[in-house]
Amino acid sequence: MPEEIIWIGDEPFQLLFSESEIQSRVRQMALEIEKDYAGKSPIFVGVLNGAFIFMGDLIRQIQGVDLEIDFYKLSSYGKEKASAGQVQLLKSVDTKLAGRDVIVVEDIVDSGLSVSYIREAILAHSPKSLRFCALLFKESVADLDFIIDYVGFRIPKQFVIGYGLDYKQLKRNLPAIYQLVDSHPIQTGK
Ligand SMILES: O=P(O)(O)OC[C@H]1O[C@H](OP(=O)(O)OP(=O)(O)O)[C@H](O)[C@@H]1O
Ligand SMILES: Nc1nc2[nH]cnc2c(=O)[nH]1
Repeated sequence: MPEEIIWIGDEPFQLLFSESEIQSRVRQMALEIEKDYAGKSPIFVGVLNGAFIFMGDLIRQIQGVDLEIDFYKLSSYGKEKASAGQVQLLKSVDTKLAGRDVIVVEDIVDSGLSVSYIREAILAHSPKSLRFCALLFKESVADLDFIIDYVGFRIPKQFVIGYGLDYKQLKRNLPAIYQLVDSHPIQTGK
């Protein structure tokens, strides 16, 4: 079957994960988390904006655990299609995380800067436990000294969009995930 290509402006993107592949992987991740947190009352902390669709789908697949949600909002400076090297905190959580089982939910871990920032911020609250869940993980790019406990898909370093991930703030509403076609140069926008 020919690969589905979509054009955004003059840039070609090819299908990486279809809607049904994503939904089935999200269900598996939810089952695993549900098993690990049986009898606990975790708080899921999403990282806005990108994680909102993944987190919405994930928590609706977890019906056997009493859970709460909250959000951080971060902004990366000067980033268009590559990680920027700096993050700014735009919104912190409202919930007290001390003594809580916390699961951070990310759409993607790329350089690892965002999750590293969030980890430090949350550890300062003295949670009972802290785990990380990411739908996409650019393992060969990320520079981390801790593990991502729940990973949906390990992907190469190509720029991806859809299912919460933006192209210049647009295209988050695509139900599938697309990657910039390999031969196309990645511009940093700097
Ligand atoms: O591992 P990193 O290199 O830090 O990249 C991952 C972060 O980049 C994206 O957020 P972005 O800052 O683009 O904001 P957004 O969620 O609003 O799209 C994504 O949602 C992650 O939070
Ligand atoms: N949309 C999008 N945002 C990112 N933030 C870090 N990596 C990516 C990526 O591949 N796509």
